[in-house]
Amino acid sequence: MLNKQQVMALLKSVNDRTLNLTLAQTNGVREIQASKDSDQIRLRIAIGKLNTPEQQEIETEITAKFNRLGIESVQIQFEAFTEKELEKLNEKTREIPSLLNSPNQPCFIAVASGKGGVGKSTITVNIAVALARLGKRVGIVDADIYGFSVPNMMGITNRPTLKGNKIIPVESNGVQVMSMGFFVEDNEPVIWRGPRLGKMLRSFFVEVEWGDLDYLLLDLPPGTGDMALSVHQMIPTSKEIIVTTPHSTAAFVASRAGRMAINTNHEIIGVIENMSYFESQLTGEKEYLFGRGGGETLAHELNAPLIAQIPLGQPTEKDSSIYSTEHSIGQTYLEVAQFITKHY
Ligand SMILES: Nc1ncnc2c1ncn2[C@@H]1O[C@H](COP(=O)(O)OP(=O)(O)OP(=O)(O)O)[C@@H](O)[C@H]1O
Repeated sequence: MLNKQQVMALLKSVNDRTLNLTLAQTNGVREIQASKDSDQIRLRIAIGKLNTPEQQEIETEITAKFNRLGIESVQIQFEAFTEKELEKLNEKTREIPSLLNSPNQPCFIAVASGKGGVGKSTITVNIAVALARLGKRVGIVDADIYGFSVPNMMGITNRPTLKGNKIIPVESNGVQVMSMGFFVEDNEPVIWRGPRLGKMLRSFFVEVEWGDLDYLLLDLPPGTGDMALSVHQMIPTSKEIIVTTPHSTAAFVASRAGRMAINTNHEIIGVIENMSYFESQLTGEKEYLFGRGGGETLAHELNAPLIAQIPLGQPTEKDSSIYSTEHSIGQTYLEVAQFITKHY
């Protein structure tokens, strides 16, 4: 059974179509009754206008989210915001800038890990490319501010251009990319902290001309630092993929990143276990070099699905981090992308 935080995480990104704001932005979730020992959920939700086709759509969307997790009985009592509340919400709509408040907001997916080097950036770029291969409009914000590697992984050598006072992201493999690395000379280390990082992140949304996107992936720095916190605060609707290796220590550390998402009411799409095993080309035998079970344990702990177990293996093309569709790992990334498009 889900706890209230997990229920909230599922509800946050639901769009109140009567106001064109998410329930996170409207604060419309008034009451959650989720009993521990029954598969039943009761909700009281305020929306902009009652008894409309939009209300029906909201109900269908919410019910489907819970049904998918095996919760069949979802009772929703809708109520209308007061005139005063509506006035405030309209003001809010005017205040929040650009992509973060566009009615056609993309699905924001932050990719997080507990520690560095587990393949978080590799996974971010390959999921993005796989989504683009499925015909989706995709962007990446490389928010791994101290260890930005996305431009390099995607073979990007050029820089963003300006159109008026807007920055045009760089396109590679069908994906729009924006990275801190574009603004740093000669691979110099970044020494920014707290509020300045937040400002930088905000400018990635406000000053960049993203066009229409279906998905925007964010490559977070490892751990639970300032940047991860900024992303959670700035994008209340963002969902999360947690990356780990099969090693129990990596999974243990990754669970902190997962719990941070849960504590800040962010839905966890699932866990990806990377470097799961090495498969011999000759015998087909699998060697579990980094142990076994980390991804499964973590998924269980976070009450989220284990979306994929990716083996060790290099992309076919030299110096590239992107797996082709002919590569078995490239196929796995397509399956991950299909999972995402099916559910989000
Ligand atoms: N499945 C895999 N098989 C082989 N090598 C891999 C695999 N996944 C990632 N790698 C390699 O592991 C290294 C680390 O990957 P990556 O930079 O994506 O990790 P990261 O978690 O983003 O690290 P950091 O957060 O420190 O930037 C890279 O050299 C990458 O090519």
